[in-house]
Amino acid sequence: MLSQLLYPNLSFLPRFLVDLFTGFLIVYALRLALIAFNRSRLLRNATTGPIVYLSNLPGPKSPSWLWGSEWEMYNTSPGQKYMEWYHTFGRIFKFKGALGSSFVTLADPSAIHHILSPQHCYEFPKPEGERQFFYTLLGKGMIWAEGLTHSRQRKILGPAFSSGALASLSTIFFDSSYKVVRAWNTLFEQSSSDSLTIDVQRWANHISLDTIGLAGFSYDFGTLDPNRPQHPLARTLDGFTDSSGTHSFSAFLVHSLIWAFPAILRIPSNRQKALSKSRNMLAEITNKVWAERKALSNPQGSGKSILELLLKAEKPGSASNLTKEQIAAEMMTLIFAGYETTATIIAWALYELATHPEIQEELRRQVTDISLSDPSFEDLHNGLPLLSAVVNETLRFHPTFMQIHREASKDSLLPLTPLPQEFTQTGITPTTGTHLFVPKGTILILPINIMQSSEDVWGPDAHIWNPYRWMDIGATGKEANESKQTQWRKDLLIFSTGARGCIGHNFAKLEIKTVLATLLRNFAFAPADNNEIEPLLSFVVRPKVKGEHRSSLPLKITRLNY
Ligand code: HEM
Repeated sequence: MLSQLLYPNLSFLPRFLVDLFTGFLIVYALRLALIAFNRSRLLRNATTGPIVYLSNLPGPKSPSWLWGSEWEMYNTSPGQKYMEWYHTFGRIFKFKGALGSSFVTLADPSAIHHILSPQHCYEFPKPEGERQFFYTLLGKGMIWAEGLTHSRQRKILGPAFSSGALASLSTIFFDSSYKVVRAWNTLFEQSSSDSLTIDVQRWANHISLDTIGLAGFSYDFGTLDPNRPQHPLARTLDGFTDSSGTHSFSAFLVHSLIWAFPAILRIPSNRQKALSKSRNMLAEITNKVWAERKALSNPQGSGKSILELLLKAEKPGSASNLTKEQIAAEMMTLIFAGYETTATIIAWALYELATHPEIQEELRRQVTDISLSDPSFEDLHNGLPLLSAVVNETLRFHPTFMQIHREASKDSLLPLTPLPQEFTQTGITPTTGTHLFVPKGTILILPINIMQSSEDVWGPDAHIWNPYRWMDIGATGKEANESKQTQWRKDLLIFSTGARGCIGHNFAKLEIKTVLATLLRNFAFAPADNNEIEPLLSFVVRPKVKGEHRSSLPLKITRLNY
């Protein structure tokens, strides 16, 4: 009856087809009505002023129907386009990706805080493409999981990253640092020169991989032992993430198409091969470590190490009860997440100290004066303000990732920060409105580089690496405690925040501080001759020599004689 009313001229079609089609139409119309109802309820209940809609947002014109702005972004310095668009369009803008995908960039503290807050973080999961990437490489570990599965996994491993647990790891951090000191001393002994040019990025990678292996799983990758051949995992991970190499175009394809077409990871390509090779190797190592640890029926330890917590979680009847597959995924996730991230910050910090010799000297004085022996855990954790400032400033100035991606899992209203008067004078077009409406499915970009280098937040010297911004250098001089005025800025976005923030951030900071303190007590760093360093976007942002394709950081190193 209804079908005859709707389309009377289709009587030649079989009746059941017409009815089927009508059924579809009704379901579709009901769905639209439900969406419209929920949407209007959301907007009506909002205790807000004006609402901004995506259609009102400014943004760059898409240069290509196929790639959107992806190719442009891929071929400029990491994060450069975000900064340009921020200066042109303001703190909230939209742009097109490949195959018509679109992104909304939010350089707005209130919106970011809302998305990452414990109350709302699971309403804004990682986009499907990103989850697919983590699943393919690491399995169903914490970095892939969402909702209850995620919070359960996080609860199991939380104690391994408490300050008590970290205190017991500091000897491992020192051991790795001293292995480098010994290896470099051997290089000096074999050479007649007073100074050597050494690729610091490569050594930082070794420190980071060995440390996470030993601290997390009592497994020695042995990359700091000059007599052992390079560990195949280090080679594979470097090859996989150092995307400027042979995988360059396939890396771009995956990088740009993954949002609209997550299944791209299953199509055979160099990138896909590198991904499976890394995954197989990680799986092989984690299985081996697991089997060895389980064979020791009663491993000695604090009960809070990553390995012990995972062993406990596997026990049948334990509250957490993880499967063997989940445990392997967790181990792979921690190695992957902790390896290159920490290594690049160590490398960038040494680069900045090399190019700021007066700060290097002052920091060396601080870490040497404190005692004849190494700084204690307490010194590293809470003391040594210039060391903390150098690490914080490097994390601010050299963000490891340019952005955090999230997707609205339902229609949402994001609160916006009211713009103070002075911000409107810096050429930024303010987006007027107290809330932004984002429909379900919108991919959101939280731009770490804008948040950490905006002059509006960090002042006119935001583009300069200046660790003293983290300290009170007023009346009490440079050695004083960190300034109260800068407290709020410590919410760097580089580790994200909240229930999904980096679980390893204190681990990373302590490791970086230990390595810097130890190396500065033994060596002096200067830029290598004729080498201009620039950022290279791979999985993280690494240093590279201008004109070269692969990541490296050659620095001139001199031995100190105390
Ligand atoms: C400088 C070093 C590091 C940086 C900049 C960093 C940054 C981040 C960021 C931004 C996230 C959030 C990603 C997102 O939600 O989209 C994250 C998550 C994570 N990080 Fe780190 N990380 C570092 C070191 C480490 C270390 C040393 C470990 C482990 C030992 C680690 C383990 C993890 C894990 C497991 C997650 C997932 C957490 C979750 O989803 O609940 N990270 N990291």
